[in-house]
Amino acid sequence: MSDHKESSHDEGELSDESHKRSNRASSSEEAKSTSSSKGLESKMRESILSRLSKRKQSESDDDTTEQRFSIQPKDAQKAKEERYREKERERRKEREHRDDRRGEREVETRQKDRDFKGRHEKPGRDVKSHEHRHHHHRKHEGDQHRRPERDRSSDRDADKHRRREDRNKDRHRKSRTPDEDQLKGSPIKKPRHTNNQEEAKLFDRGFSVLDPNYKTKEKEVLVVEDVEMSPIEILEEKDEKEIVEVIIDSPVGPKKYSKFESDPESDHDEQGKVESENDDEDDDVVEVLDDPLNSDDESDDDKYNRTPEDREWEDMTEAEQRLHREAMKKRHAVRQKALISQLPVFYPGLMGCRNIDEYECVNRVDEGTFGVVYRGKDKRTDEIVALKRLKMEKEKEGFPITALREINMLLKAGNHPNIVNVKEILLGSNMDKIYMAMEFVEHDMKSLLDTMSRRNKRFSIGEQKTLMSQLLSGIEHMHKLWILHRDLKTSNLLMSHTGVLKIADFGLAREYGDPLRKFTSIVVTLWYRSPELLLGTRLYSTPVDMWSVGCIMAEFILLKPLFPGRGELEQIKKIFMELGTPTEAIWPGVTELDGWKALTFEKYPYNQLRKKFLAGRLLNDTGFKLLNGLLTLDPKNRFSASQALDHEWFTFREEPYPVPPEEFPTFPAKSEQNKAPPPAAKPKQPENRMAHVDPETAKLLKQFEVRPEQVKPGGFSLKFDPTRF
Ligand SMILES: Nc1ncnc2c1ncn2[C@@H]1O[C@H](COP(=O)(O)OP(=O)(O)OP(=O)(O)O)[C@@H](O)[C@H]1O
Repeated sequence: MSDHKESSHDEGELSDESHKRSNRASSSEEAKSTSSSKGLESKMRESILSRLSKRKQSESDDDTTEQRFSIQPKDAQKAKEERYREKERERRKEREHRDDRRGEREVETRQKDRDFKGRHEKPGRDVKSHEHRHHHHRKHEGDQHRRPERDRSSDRDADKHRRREDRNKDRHRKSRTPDEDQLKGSPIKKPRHTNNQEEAKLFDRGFSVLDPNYKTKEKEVLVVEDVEMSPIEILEEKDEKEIVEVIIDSPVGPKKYSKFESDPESDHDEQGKVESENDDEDDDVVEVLDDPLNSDDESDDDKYNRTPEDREWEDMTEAEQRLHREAMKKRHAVRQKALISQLPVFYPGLMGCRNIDEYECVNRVDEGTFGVVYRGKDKRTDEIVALKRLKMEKEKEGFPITALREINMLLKAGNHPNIVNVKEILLGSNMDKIYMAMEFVEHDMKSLLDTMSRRNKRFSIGEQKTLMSQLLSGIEHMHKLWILHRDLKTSNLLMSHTGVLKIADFGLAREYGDPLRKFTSIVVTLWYRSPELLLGTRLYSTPVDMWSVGCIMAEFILLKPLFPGRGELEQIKKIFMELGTPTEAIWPGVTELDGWKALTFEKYPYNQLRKKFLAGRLLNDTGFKLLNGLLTLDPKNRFSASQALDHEWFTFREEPYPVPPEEFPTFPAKSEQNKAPPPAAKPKQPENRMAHVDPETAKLLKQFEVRPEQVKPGGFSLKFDPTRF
């Protein structure tokens, strides 16, 4: 810094002096010329000199700053360089003197360090452990400014000794030709050049984070081209990358993707842990370990690739500083390449997913439009899960959007007790299949309703209330998260052995917003599709789900679909037949819908549904009001999930009250077998057989103590109806 000030000052003075000199010269010339004869020659000289003098003056007035910091005349530059070299020589002498006294102690320290290194390095792990140590080393570089002065001075001492050794080696190297140096990767010698302004910029920065392992290279002189990137920036960049490298160096490889994997990598982790602990305990030991100057097989490249200590950095010319920066950049790039080449091929978004091999397939549950569902067992925990294989073959252009949506929506909404919970996403063995592991729920509502219907059983009103309140609370949660399910139907509702209903299959789910965006109207399975969708609206929202909920409520009661249309036209007709053909008064805006304009509908009387449910005593008046609120033609007037949940049908003002889920009857689950047993496969009930045997035969059989099933056709025939068994 003082150098810089001095030189600036000198240069300033120099320019002033030259200016004065030129002024003096011009005035003396002027005097001469007036006193002498007025010859042509002297006149010309006079005018030339006066013009030169004027120009010099104006240059000195306008460009003072530029002169002060611009490239200096050769002599000044040489003088400065000479001063620098002189200083260097003095410093060197001083160092040598001190180093001699410390040499012996340093040799001892180095020996100890080598012993330590030998103890801690495992054969075959050299590259990784070096990287690991290097990481810590860089970490310490970053932390160095916080370290106590005592530590830094001991670093400096060790460093001085290294430099002394290095100088000896330099002496041997003197006889080498420049070509040899280049072959060894040493920098090409270029004319020395300094730029004081840039130097000033650099000196203003703090260099407290620089590596103490730098060895000065008095012999090399380089050109500074870019002073904007300081060594600090380079170090910061390195630090960031190295942290990433350590993360990548985790137990994730081409074969195993499990975070639970126990493989040889864990051994590596242990090693890292030991080193890291050591680092915490003793920073110095690690730094010495990492110091290649202590190694016998030190190469020239290594020497050039040191980060200089802050003090040394200040002493360096800009050219040397630039050399260091470049060397560090190169070293960093080479190391990056080497590390990258060691990495397994992986797909970033899927990295960290476990492999499907972690599960054992128990049985296939079902196959839907978008995937096959299996019952699987986690090999580690024995936990039973549902594994849905997302169909990839249907998607020609990458990952299926439906699968992505399903994963996203379920991850977003799946933390509700009435929405199926996704546990994890798994990869197939060849990474070409994606599985979703979900909590296993024993029944799907559709199969359950079919079974009940076959057995002529019904859900009680209390059970219906419980089912509906569970369904509505899952939907309320979903809608609050701005998610539309768009495929609510009984086969997408699951029920556990403990009577908990769960909404599944988010394959068509979408996030909606305010204002609404146009979506396709071809959503929701036909029987559960709302009239506005059937009439072609593309601006729809949560009421489409609420219509499906109305259809599901009716199905819970009827045990069969309410509107089982065979096509879109039949579907809308069925709805209008039950609820009445809408008018602008009932449903404002209906006549604007494309479907309405394209078709002509018969005028059906308003709401026949009441008759069906009330007259059939399937629902009481309160219950019907809820159903009616859900199956309202005008989507704007349709109940929302929250409105429905607040409905008096669910309150404890009227009996029967909702049944606690755990009191629900249990059913054999189809999903726990390969297929649900057909009705004909029911166990035979011999005691019933007597009922179909005529009284005479029965008496006879009783006398002979023979049961009807023991009687074989032949001797005599028994009259009974085989279709009942
Ligand atoms: N978590 C689960 N636990 C148990 N069984 C499940 C689970 N998820 C789905 N299933 C079963 O798999 C069937 C198909 O699942 P899902 O509806 O998610 O697939 P899909 O291909 O989207 O079907 P869809 O054709 O209805 O759209 C369900 O009807 C149900 O029987």
